[in-house]
Amino acid sequence: MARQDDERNDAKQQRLDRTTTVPAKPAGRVRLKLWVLSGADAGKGHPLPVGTYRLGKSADCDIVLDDSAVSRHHLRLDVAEDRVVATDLGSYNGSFCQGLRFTELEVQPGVVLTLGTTQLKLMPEDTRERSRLLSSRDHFGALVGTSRKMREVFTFLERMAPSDSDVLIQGETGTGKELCAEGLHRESPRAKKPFVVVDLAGIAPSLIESELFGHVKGAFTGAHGDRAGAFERAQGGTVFLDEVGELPLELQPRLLRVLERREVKRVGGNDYRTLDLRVVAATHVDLEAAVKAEKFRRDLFHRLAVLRVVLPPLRERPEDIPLLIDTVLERLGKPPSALSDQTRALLMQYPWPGNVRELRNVVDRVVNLGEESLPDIDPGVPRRAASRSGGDLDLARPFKEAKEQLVEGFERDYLMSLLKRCEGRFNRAAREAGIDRVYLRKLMRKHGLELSDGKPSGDDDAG
Ligand SMILES: Nc1ncnc2c1ncn2[C@@H]1O[C@H](COP(=O)(O)OP(=O)(O)OP(=O)(O)O)[C@@H](O)[C@H]1O
Repeated sequence: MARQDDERNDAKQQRLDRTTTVPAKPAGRVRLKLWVLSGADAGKGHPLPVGTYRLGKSADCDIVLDDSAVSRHHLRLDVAEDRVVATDLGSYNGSFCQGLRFTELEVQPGVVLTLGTTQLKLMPEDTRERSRLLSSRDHFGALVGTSRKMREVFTFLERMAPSDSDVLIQGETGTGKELCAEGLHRESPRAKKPFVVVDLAGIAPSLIESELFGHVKGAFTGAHGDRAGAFERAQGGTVFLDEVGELPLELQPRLLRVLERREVKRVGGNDYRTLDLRVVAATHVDLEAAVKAEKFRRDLFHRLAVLRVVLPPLRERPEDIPLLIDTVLERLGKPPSALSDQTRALLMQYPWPGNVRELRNVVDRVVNLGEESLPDIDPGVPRRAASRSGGDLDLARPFKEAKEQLVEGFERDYLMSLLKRCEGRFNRAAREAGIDRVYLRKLMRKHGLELSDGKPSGDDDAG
């Protein structure tokens, strides 16, 4: 973030400095560790015996953070027997706790600090102590999970839900980003106000501006009347911007303005309208890489990434699969016995490249079509994908259902064969199939399919 952003934040900082007294519980004699949750050093843990620690980019810091948005000497941690105090060392981009910028703060275990794009969490070193800080819930909104990774996510979400901070949710396709956003809304004081979803990957780029910001009559051909955009429609509530990485570069400053000033101007209009809302954005692409590739503005990324939740892929938490299966069965109105133990055991072994969405689709298919439709346990391509469009068809089902089943099978078979033929190259696949990229992406997401490089939107083959 540039120095001018920092200066712009000064007024806000002064306001927050007066108000940011995060209530502290004494840390007691628990031995603490500082965990790096995101950024280049993600996964590193630094033990913190009593003492003073300097954090920053400079090699002479006690804890060196490899993050260009972190200052050379960014933060000091004073660890005493019964308390930990964090002091910002006059950093460019500031130090944040739960979305609020601070200069000095008593930090309680479990709290997440954000320096630049790096998130840090202070945790007791003893896992028994640590588990006390984990949420005991096995769900947050409609998201379910019992794994440590998901309970850590739930802990974070529980803390963030009541606040007004904007949130960025990252995770592969099908990991539950939309459910997470909805949960944040439902558990916030904004719950009774609108929750407006904008899927930026599902809207033609030419329509995104009007969809988000609205337009006035005559702003462009076809603008027959005034129309409020998503931000205005969400007044008082929450806007969920799905696939925010798809926002065209030229519209990104307008989103930044909405986030920073809470005001919006309709396309073709003159007046700014004041907004009262929370913005939750999600992406399945690596936005930091998009920033480096100059496809996403750095200032917007930093603004969005102040509070980040990363939803882990299902292959990293197979212990969640039994509960997820039961949840899907319940939503289908089926008892847990609808799936045999043998099938459940097979489902535990599959790598789930399409994550929970794919699991849901597979459970749905197996319940309706039998075990023939189980995926191949061999990592990669489902086993009988190519056989479902004809032979397995259940003609005893009502006509509409049987037809949907046939079409779904055809779509999946077609996509698998298309992507194989095009070696997973998205643009070429859209061209060869003669369908729009937006529609192709929608179809792929519906069937829980990812390209081999994980980038269904990549400009892979301009030639
Ligand atoms: N933890 C979970 N518990 C229960 N259901 C889940 C969970 N995660 C995902 N799902 C289910 O998986 C499906 C996909 O979820 P969702 O649309 O929230 O994923 P997503 O990460 O937003 O995907 P995409 O990036 O493709 O938009 C939904 O049907 C949702 O109900």
